[in-house]
Amino acid sequence: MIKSKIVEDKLDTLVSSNAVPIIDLENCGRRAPLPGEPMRCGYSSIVYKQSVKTRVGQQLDKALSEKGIALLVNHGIPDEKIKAAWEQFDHFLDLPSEVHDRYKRKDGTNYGYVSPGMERFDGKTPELRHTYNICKLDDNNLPAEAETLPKFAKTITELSYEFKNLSKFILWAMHSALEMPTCDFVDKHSGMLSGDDVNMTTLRMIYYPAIVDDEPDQSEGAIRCGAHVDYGTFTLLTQNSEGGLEVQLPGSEKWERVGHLPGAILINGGEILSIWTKQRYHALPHRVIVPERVQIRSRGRHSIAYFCHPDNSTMISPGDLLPNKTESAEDSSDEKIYNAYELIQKKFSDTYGQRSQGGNES
Ligand SMILES: O=C(O)CCC(=O)C(=O)O
Ligand SMILES: [Fe+2]
Repeated sequence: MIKSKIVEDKLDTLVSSNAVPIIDLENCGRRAPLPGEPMRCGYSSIVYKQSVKTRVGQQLDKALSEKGIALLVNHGIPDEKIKAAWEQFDHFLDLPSEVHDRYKRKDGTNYGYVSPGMERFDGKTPELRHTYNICKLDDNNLPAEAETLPKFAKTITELSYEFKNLSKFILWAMHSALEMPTCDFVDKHSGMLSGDDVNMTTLRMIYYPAIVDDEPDQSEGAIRCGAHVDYGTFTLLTQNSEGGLEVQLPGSEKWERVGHLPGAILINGGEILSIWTKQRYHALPHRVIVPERVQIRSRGRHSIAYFCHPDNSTMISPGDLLPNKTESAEDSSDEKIYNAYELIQKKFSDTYGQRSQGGNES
């Protein structure tokens, strides 16, 4: 009896059917620098084992070119730091709406609080989620409510550094897989979290409220997060439960449930990486739907996305990251080349429209 109930409750997902490649990062293969070891492209403080970097690079290359997605395990970000950040975001959301308004995202910038409905990936359907974007690790960008949120800034800053370091490792691993001769690719991301005026990298705290079926506007036609591809180089995503995340794998239009592997971080490629590699790496379409199952949709869901972007001034020329780039540069000579900032601003105007103009929702 009990057994059949469990089987019935089990969701069929990409994770449960082993369709998402799993990559073991071995805590990023960190090792102590050897005495007198030279500076490495500005990242002297962290040194990775070449063997781990090479293996991870090859696995990422296969995963992002064939599936557009992978699960990272042993990534080295402590679970407690992730949970502490969700807790702090809950405290923020519990504060009165006047406080939320003080920190609202304004057009022309990307940091701050985004309330349900401000962001619409399809341009019309409001999204049932609260998010908070962090683009720069200084106090002016983070809520400083000494009385009510004393630990928010410190907790989120610490976690952001963890994601930034993990991203540097991934950039190094990709760099080694794509056999790039110089460290330009990694250096082109050196402004991560120094502010969206130099680099659009963002750590986004996300909370999807529980869906209560008999409340108006809650489930009919609503979406937790509309279908889209991410804009940057890649995205790292952690979630606390299965809660409606779906993807379209390369070559398929079918939406498939991702599922949940506790403790793992998902990586998916973004549009800039896809242009840069002439679509060798896919920008993965994804969305978060209101789950069909009452048990799942009636609980809230937390996630955190770290959007890794190149510096705004980086020219993104198609195929530039491919090993045989001379050939690809020739056949793309008539394509207009944009810098990372121009590519992203176009996306933002599609997603936010005029709704957040001056910080006011319409
Ligand atoms: O919360 C999630 O699972 C996905 C969020 C997402 O795709 C985004 O904010 O771009
Ligand atoms: Fe996304």
